[in-house]
Amino acid sequence: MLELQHIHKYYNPGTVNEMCLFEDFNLSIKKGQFVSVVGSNGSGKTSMLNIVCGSINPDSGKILIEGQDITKEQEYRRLRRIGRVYQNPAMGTCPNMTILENMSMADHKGKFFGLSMGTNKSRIPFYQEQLRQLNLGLEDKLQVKVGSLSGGQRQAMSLLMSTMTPIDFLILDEHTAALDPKTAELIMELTDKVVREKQLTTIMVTHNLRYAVEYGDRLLMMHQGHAVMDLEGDEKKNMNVDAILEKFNEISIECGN
Ligand SMILES: Nc1ncnc2c1ncn2[C@@H]1O[C@H](COP(=O)(O)OP(=O)(O)OP(=O)(O)O)[C@@H](O)[C@H]1O
Repeated sequence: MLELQHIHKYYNPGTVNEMCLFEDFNLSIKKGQFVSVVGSNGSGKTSMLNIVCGSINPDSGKILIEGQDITKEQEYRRLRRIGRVYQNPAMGTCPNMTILENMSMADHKGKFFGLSMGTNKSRIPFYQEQLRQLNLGLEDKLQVKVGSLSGGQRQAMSLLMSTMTPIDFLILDEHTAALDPKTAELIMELTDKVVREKQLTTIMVTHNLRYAVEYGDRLLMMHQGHAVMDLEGDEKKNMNVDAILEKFNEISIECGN
């Protein structure tokens, strides 16, 4: 269980640009739950992910994993058990390194990197087997630099690399937004497969309402630092894109847009 309890977050406190984003924000996510998060621009989706990952600290409140308080835990420590895939495919991989080197780097996540660290040749068949699941032929291009791959290929690799070592959480921050519709579809199918197979607790932020409806077992809509819709079970299954769009329009009218 991941819990955000009584989170308060101000940006630029004490300045003319002071902005209160979260005021007593609470969220509990059950182990193994796949939560899709939608919401208006600036509603706090990425800030929420950053608070979970430790990229930003809340002003007050607690973050708990299985009851253990991790609020003060440094980001690099937290990321040992969190996999994160960003909107920009360039963020999750190293362009100047080969596919093999990238896979090897992901394989060593959380382990000590000494000067002697190189690719362990005995792991190559394992990397190839992992890459084969992507169906992109990358298993035959181990010596190719990742920078020369397409955005979709890199994003598929980012997903694979972020879930290669045992993790408790997968954080997806608009991870299909920069991809063409066909590639985005492929990455979503792959995401669903990985999440189900590894039973990962997952938070996926997306602006694609269809993905939010079709994937995951809980749907959260954020607006101005609040969850204005939170559906799971049959309520989520019976939800459709039009109904979500209607809720979106309601929110926009309230905002005067
Ligand atoms: N580092 C920061 N400093 C100041 N304000 C910030 C910072 N990060 C985010 N904000 C503000 O907090 C609010 C929420 O931003 P956030 O990026 O969390 O929203 P979002 O829901 O992810 O938006 P989008 O859908 O546009 O990506 C916005 O008004 C944003 O300007």
